[in-house]
Amino acid sequence: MARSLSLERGRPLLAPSLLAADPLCMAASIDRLGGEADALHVDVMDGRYVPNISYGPGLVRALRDRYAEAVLDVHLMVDEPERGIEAFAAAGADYLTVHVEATRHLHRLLGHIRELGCRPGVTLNPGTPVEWLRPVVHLVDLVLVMSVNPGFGGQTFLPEVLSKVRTLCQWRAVDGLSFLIEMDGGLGPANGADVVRTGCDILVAGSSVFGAADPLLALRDLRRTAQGGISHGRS
Ligand SMILES: O=C(CO)[C@H](O)[C@H](O)COP(=O)(O)O
Ligand SMILES: [Fe+2]
Repeated sequence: MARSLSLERGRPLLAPSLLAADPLCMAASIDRLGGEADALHVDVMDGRYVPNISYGPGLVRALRDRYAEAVLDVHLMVDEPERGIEAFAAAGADYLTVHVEATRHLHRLLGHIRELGCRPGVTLNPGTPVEWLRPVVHLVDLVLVMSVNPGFGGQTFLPEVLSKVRTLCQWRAVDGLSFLIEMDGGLGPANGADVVRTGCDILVAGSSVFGAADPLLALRDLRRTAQGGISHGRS
């Protein structure tokens, strides 16, 4: 069974979303980050759970072959994710995150992801109550809070989801858990500090990194802003 790579809490972590990279120059886009990304975020869309279609296990395999040391953070926006997890695990995914709305057997599915050697993650749409996650937080290594409706990059951040992060931080403290809290959608230097201050560990950023003239400078800029969220009183 494959051993998955992991991320450590303690400083803001950045996961650029490849959705915003030029699909014809994916490796060149990643290389421009100079190895400074903490993880590569791979958005898998099936045209059913979300209206868009993006990648499959083939991209994950190609990334793993080329970037052996990279943490591959795979966000499955697919219906019935239980049908695809084995292929993504075999391809070399580290974190495999499924939508709570997309499966009828979430508890079993998260256990299966771990059995496959990956780190289970769970996520929820902006319109889904965070309480849906309460029965499974002890099973996951990562909770992804969507700050846009899934399916497309380049959307506007929805600040109302920050209250979910506060709730997750409370559950983590009360239960003595250590899952990472990740946020995805519409993130950049304008909101990075707020998101970290609220309690997020990982920021996913697509357009604000790969849409910039210099993605490495944009990544560094986001890191600087995100670190500002810690020095302003995050516990
Ligand atoms: O899951 C996603 C969309 O469903 C993407 O990860 C997200 O939208 C990142 O892109 P951007 O930073 O451009 O909003
Ligand atoms: Fe994503």
